Amino acid sequence: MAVTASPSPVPATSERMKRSSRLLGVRDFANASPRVKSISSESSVSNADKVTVCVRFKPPSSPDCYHAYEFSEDGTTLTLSNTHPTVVKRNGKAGREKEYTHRFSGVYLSPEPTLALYEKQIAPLVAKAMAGFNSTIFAYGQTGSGKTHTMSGTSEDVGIIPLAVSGVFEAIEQNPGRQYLLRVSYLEIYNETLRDMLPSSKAPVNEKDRPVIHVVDGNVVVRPLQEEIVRTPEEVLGLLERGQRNRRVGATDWNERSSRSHCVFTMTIESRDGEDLRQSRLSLIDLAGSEKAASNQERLAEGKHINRSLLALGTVIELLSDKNRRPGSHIPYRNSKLTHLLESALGGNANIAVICTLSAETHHSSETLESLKFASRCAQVETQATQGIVASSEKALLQAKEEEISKLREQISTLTSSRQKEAIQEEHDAPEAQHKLHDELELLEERRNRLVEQLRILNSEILSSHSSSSSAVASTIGQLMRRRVSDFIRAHPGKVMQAADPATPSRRAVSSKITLIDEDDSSDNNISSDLFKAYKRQRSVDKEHHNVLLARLTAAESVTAEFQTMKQEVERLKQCLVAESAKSQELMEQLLGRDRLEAQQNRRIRDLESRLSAAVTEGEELKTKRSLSQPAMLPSLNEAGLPLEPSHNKHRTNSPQQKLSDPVTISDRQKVQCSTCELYIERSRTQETIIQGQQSTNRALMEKVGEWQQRVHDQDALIQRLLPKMQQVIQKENTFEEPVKENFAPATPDKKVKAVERTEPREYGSPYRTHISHNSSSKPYLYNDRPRPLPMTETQESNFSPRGHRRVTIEHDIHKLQSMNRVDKTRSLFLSPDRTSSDISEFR
Ligand SMILES: Nc1ncnc2c1ncn2[C@@H]1O[C@H](COP(=O)(O)OP(=O)(O)OP(=O)(O)O)[C@@H](O)[C@H]1O
Repeated sequence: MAVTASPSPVPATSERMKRSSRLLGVRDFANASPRVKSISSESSVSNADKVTVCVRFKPPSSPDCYHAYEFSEDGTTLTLSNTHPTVVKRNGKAGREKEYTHRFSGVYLSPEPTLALYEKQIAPLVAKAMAGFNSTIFAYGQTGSGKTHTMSGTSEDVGIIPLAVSGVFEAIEQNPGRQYLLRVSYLEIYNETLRDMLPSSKAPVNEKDRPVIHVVDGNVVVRPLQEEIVRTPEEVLGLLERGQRNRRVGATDWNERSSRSHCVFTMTIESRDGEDLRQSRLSLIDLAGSEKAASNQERLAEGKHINRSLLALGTVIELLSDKNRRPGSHIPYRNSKLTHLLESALGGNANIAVICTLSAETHHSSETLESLKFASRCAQVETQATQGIVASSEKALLQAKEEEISKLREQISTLTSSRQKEAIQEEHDAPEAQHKLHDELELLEERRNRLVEQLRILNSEILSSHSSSSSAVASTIGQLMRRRVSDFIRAHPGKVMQAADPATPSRRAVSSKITLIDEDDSSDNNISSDLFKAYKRQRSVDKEHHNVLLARLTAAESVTAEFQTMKQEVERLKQCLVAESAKSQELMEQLLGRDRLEAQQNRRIRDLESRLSAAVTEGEELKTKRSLSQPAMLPSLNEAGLPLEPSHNKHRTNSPQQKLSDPVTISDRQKVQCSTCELYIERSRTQETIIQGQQSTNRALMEKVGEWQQRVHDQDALIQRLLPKMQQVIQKENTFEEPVKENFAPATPDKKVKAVERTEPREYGSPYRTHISHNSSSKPYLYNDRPRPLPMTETQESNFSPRGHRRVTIEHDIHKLQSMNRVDKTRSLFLSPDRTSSDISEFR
């Protein structure tokens, strides 16, 4: 595996650091009492408007490399010279002067030390952090351009992080009136995964224990994350060193010890001066370097993650620097862990400084140009940091925390003192224990003697068959051993006392020790070291206990913080619930209103429908009447008596079920129904008008019919009056004008009487009408029994005889009257509303 844990790159503290630590090393936050007023830098601190951006060149391989750039006298502006490869490639700078000129807060060339950069660019941000404003400082640049060198530094060139730590402690020293609580955390983003760098255990971390980014009240927080309370710069640097040992570095094609992760070192600064409580964060970030494709597969995979996150950072910066951006428009902070982590800072609530590291070598010119562009965009970003004044509820929380801390401290001191007491008691009880031990040893010796005696007897029994010398040896050994133990007790009473552990007054342990001593004479000297070791073990147990208590203290703090957060969350949820219930109430009211409206509309529809059905019935009646009176004028109607229209019929024929299953909304259906009803009513009105018109026409016609009937009646009366005359004429004719007879067939007397007696009013379709019809096959009753005379002209007839002439005239008159009567009857028949089709067909 190419990734290795790096040896500590943290430099030895500079003279400046040493001074700080000497001054502040003994300071204890929790026990410090408030003294004088706030820190001096506080009054001069104000919010920065723009991000502070400076660039720093790594020492080039040759001074000639700088020829590609021109630097302004005041050390703030850098311009690409005519020899820069990009300028050469684009045939000079014409028209692009602005694009090639970059202005920053500072341009640093080697051999300027990091201290110069720190003092001018970074120290103000550290002062702001001390005054309660969040400050974020990060190093950006291509791989191998000197980010880690600038941030962490070396023993010769102290880096930004140690200088900032020094600056923090210096500020604390200068402001004895404030109480400070400093906490340190160290975090790494490696392949888009967060890792806590402070835990000393190297055991692999469970997925659920990995740090995760949360947003609480608009602030980005990482949990779980170890935060160590620090009191001295040495403690901070120790933690920095510990974290950097865990940092992933690996050899790449461009850097022997390339950082493969983004590292975020954060100091949380809480301070109090009476009721004035402040909280801020000072974040120092060493980004991994942007790089080209690496030859090694693992480096390549890391490089992809690094480049992707840097690209996300570039996008965020580009959007933030866009002057035309709408306020509140979306910024994709969550596209990478890095930008998500920096969301609060980049979002505006922090003073930001960017140190852009560059390589002047010609073969890095394009990467350097990209870095310069990124730096220029950063310089356009505006920030509006707010002072982290701790609210009263948080003050109470801090108070509670402090109380808890002091309780835990008390517990620790109680434990420590109890240990001390025990030790004193041990000393006090020593002679007594010694006596007890002595008695015990005596007893043990006796037992041993007995056992040895038994052994000797057994041996003698065995040796009786072997050798007697062995029993002598055994006896000698037993005596020798007894002597040594008692000698030892007499010679080292103190040591035996120490061996008796008061926590476990175990005679057995002591006796086993003594047994061991007894068995080996040479262990006399070792016993003191054994006892010392036991004592050391006890000490280390105590220390561990101490550490456990401290860990519990830290855990209690984080639990309290979490509890507070949860409480706030519950409050927020409660508010949400209230708002939601108000909303639902409003919606219910709206729904009720809609229901009422719908009921009204339904009533209206029912009303319209009843009106419509009335109109339809009326229309039906009218249709029947009209079909009788004027069939030709009738328009094509549907069964409701309304003019046929496809759309109209469609609505009419829809069943209620179909209407309900229609995808249109109820209100739409109601609208359609309303408009249909209105159409029906309109049409009914039109029909009423038409019918009224027809009725008036009918009335006029009826009047005419009456007139004609009167005329027919008059004519009938005239005919009746004329008929006897005509009879008389015919009789006279038959009687006196014999010569005429030959022209006529003789009439039978019955027929004549019949003809004469015909006085009853003539009915439609009576034989009389047959007589006047033009049907030549039927004979007129006058000639019923005689052959029909040849037709004569009027002149012929008048010339024939005067009587004949008279008869012809009378006949002519009658004929004329009859034809007139017929026409009138026809008219009255057609105009009569009571006519029937049989009448008409009979008439025809
Ligand atoms: N200003 C400087 N003065 C002296 N040496 C420097 C300077 N800047 C960089 N170096 C040297 O250049 C080499 C690469 O520097 P460093 O590791 O800091 O680069 P880096 O930008 O952090 O690279 P990576 O992104 O790969 O981690 C180191 O050996 C470092 O000592």
